[in-house]
Amino acid sequence: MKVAIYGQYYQNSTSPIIGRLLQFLKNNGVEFSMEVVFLKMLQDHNAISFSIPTFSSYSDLDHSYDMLISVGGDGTFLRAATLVRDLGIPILGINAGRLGFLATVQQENLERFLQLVLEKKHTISKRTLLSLDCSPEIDAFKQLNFAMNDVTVNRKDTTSMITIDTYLNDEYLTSYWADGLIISTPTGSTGYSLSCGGPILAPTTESLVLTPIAPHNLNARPIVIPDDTVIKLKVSGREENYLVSLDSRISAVKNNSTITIKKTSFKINMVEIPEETFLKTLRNKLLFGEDKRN
Ligand SMILES: NC(=O)c1ccc[n+]([C@@H]2O[C@H](COP(=O)([O-])OP(=O)(O)OC[C@H]3O[C@@H](n4cnc5c(N)ncnc54)[C@H](O)[C@@H]3O)[C@@H](O)[C@H]2O)c1
Ligand SMILES: Nc1ncnc2c1ncn2[C@@H]1O[C@H](COP(=O)(O)OP(=O)(O)OP(=O)(O)O)[C@@H](O)[C@H]1O
Repeated sequence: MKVAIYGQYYQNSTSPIIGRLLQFLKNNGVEFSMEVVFLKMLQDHNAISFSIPTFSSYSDLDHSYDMLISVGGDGTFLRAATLVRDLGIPILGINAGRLGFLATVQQENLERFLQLVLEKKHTISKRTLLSLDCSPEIDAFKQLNFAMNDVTVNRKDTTSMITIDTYLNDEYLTSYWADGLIISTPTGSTGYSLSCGGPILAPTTESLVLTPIAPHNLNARPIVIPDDTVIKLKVSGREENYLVSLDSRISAVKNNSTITIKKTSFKINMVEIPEETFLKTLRNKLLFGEDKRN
């Protein structure tokens, strides 16, 4: 077995997690390499004293890897997906962050869950992604134009709302007058979309959600659409630019550019541990349905 290890941050808690992870991998004869910037951070903090093979980007990864382990929170997991892209390498998240909705392995279960993975007692949850094409092109997203959670458009440098003309498969839906619009995958439905009143979708639902951000129309509601829908947006507003985001990445875009959003041809394979199912995570981390009276 061969795994790639990725993280974005170093904190005091990183050392013990990495120490336990590497010890487990070594004890079980698992080959591993580490993302080069993360390794440098660990070495600078004397958390690692031996040499480890490194990788730095998507082009250094290939099908010889059985898994990528992301050490951090949800933001780190989302970034890990940008390293794996269409390679199909399953991603397992060890939660060193706060919520860790996507990073399902809690530190107290680290060795036990890794053992389950080693024994192939895990399942793979295939996650739909969204791609974005813009005319004219957005430089910041040229190399990497997909999102695992959501694509959003948002107002920029103004308190004034933007108008978002929205077409589904070239048929006019509406013009949202709002702070913005979120186009969410089932994975992203528990992120920003949820905060704006969107529904929770089970991860493998073949749907997308359009959730307006603070629309000034009582009748603009989140809508669930089939995931093979091609979504076209044209944004206008008082300022020259508005913002477009893909998960954690963001860029300014000129008004009246046309944005096309659709499902990508590939999916991200998320490692799911039988004990940490989506429903369990909903209850444990988002306190779904919790009621003091019961
Ligand atoms: N008001 C909001 O809720 C809000 C605002 C902006 C972005 N976001 C979300 O944050 C994501 C980017 O993450 P970041 O780390 O760069 O931002 P961040 O650091 O602001 O973290 C956002 C929070 O959302 C949680 N989160 C992210 N993806 C999730 C998911 N699929 N299910 C449940 N919770 C999730 C994270 O754990 C974190 O607590 C975006 O894709 C968007 O979904 C949420
Ligand atoms: N490798 C790491 N080691 C220790 N702590 C980390 C590591 N990665 C992330 N963290 C902690 O988690 C915080 C958030 O990390 P990240 O951006 O990955 O997640 P997030 O999107 O904010 O979501 P979450 O709410 O799950 O933490 C960091 O600021 C840091 O405190």
